[in-house]
Amino acid sequence: MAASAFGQCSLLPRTVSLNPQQSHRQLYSLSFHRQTVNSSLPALSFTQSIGFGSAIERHCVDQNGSDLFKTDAVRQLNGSVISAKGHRFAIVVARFNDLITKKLLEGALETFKNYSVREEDIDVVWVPGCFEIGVTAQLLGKSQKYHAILCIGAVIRGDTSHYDAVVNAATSGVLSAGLNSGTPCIFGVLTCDTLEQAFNRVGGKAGNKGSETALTAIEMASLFEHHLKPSE
Ligand SMILES: Nc1c(NC[C@H](O)[C@H](O)[C@H](O)CO)[nH]c(=O)[nH]c1=O
Ligand SMILES: CC(=O)[C@@H](O)COP(=O)(O)O
Repeated sequence: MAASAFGQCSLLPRTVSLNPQQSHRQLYSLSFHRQTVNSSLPALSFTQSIGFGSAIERHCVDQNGSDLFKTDAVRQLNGSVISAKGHRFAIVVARFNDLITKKLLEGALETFKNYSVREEDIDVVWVPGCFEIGVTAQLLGKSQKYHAILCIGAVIRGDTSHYDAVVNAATSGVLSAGLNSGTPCIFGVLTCDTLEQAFNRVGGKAGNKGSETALTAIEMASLFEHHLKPSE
């Protein structure tokens, strides 16, 4: 539930008689109340669109992003993960901890292959460590040659605060690269307390995070290409 200065805010179904054109919609009235709400209810978030009339339509999603209802009027933009054929990707990989990063790279390449990305549409760029990923991804993103950049690395905690410095640099570097270049830059950097945690994430108990982030790259490439590309 969204909290407000007035207490809890909730959407309550309003009993209205719908005409046939409205039958696919539900109207909600907005009410504020202070009493404790049943915590077993799904939390709602909503966006509000005000049309030409005075009616306010609300599109509700639960905590997991699932639709509680859909209306024909709300445009939903999704990236497709059916096939990535024709999309070009760069993978920036840190050599530091390469026992781990090579396996992340393998996972990513396997996923790209499974989703029909052609080998000639993938460039792999090696950098010394995670600290160097951001600047490299930004340059690749700005080149406009790729639909998405996948950033792969592994930071494993040592004795000093060096870990935090490298993690922060990698995280903000990848974020800035995406924001500054307009090309989706995907965060495939493991941040682990132990080598065991890292091995579990490159094909062990916790799957292969390289494969997972490749799928994110495919989805974002499709979303940008089909829906969000700036008009020329
Ligand atoms: N400790 C880790 C590093 N450190 C190296 C830095 O990323 C960087 O290459 C160096 O400071 C020169 O600028 N890199 C990782 O990828 N993982 C680590 O655990
Ligand atoms: C990123 C790290 O924590 C590691 O490579 C550095 O180890 P240390 O903190 O022991 O110098």
